Amino acid sequence: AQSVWGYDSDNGPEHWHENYPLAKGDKQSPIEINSKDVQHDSSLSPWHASYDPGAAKSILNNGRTCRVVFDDTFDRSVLRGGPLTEAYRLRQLHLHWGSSDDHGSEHVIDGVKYAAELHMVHWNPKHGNFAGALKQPDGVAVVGIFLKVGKTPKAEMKRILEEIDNIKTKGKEAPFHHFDPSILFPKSRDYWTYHGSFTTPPCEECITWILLREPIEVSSDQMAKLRSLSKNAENEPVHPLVDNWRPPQPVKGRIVRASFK
Ligand SMILES: NS(=O)(=O)c1c(F)c(F)c(-n2cc(CC3CCCCC3)nn2)c(F)c1F
Ligand SMILES: [Zn+2]
Repeated sequence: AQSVWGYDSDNGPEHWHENYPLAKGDKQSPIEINSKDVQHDSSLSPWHASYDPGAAKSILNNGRTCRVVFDDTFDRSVLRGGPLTEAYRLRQLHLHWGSSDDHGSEHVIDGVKYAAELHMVHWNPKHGNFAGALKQPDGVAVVGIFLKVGKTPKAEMKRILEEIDNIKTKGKEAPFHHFDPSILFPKSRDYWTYHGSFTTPPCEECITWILLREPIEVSSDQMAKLRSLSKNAENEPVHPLVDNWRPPQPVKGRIVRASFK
């Protein structure tokens, strides 16, 4: 069995706790959100992202996801407001998706699994650097956007998907510039928020989750494009990069707040 964690039967989410004990913590992500248990919080302010398109650096396949990385050496692309009391710096965005359109998201909303879930990862510069931030309960903020399959391809996703052909296999990286990820946001700013963790090892419980209620629409062809990525390196046996999602974890009494009624 491979010692490195992944999403296969011998190294998947049920095994992560063997090398990453935090995986069995009380504030793990993702979770199932049931609208009946959500508390509307009228004191929650709107969130705001001000991203510099020039901060986009590259797009890579690390064998577990497709990730776009940004320059986070200063307050260049920041997220503020909502449940956050400080400005958090955009570090990277990535996705989780399924092997077919009927599943793939990590968070599940009233029993609904979306085809994919896009995560925009930000960290709190008051903790010095990302490695320091992930040791703090208020260290990281992730905006989650659900991808729903419909008739219309999301034009804004095209930029990312066009690059897929250049990063087919694990370890491939390509330059990725002039990209403002806020074009991916849906119209509505409505969100749920709760405190949780990385959905991958090391599963640190450092994340303020901001999950957008309105999914963005992508086409089935766009999802197929994402599924054409491989988890193997070049000239290794081909293993499609699909089903890179962690199932919902115990809520353990946590409160999920909604910015909307
Ligand atoms: N799904 S998620 O919860 O949004 C999510 C995230 F928020 C992340 F920040 C990461 N993450 C992982 C690392 C490597 C670091 C390697 C050194 C130890 C810390 C992690 N960089 N960012 C991540 F992989 C991920 F899946
Ligand atoms: Zn993620």
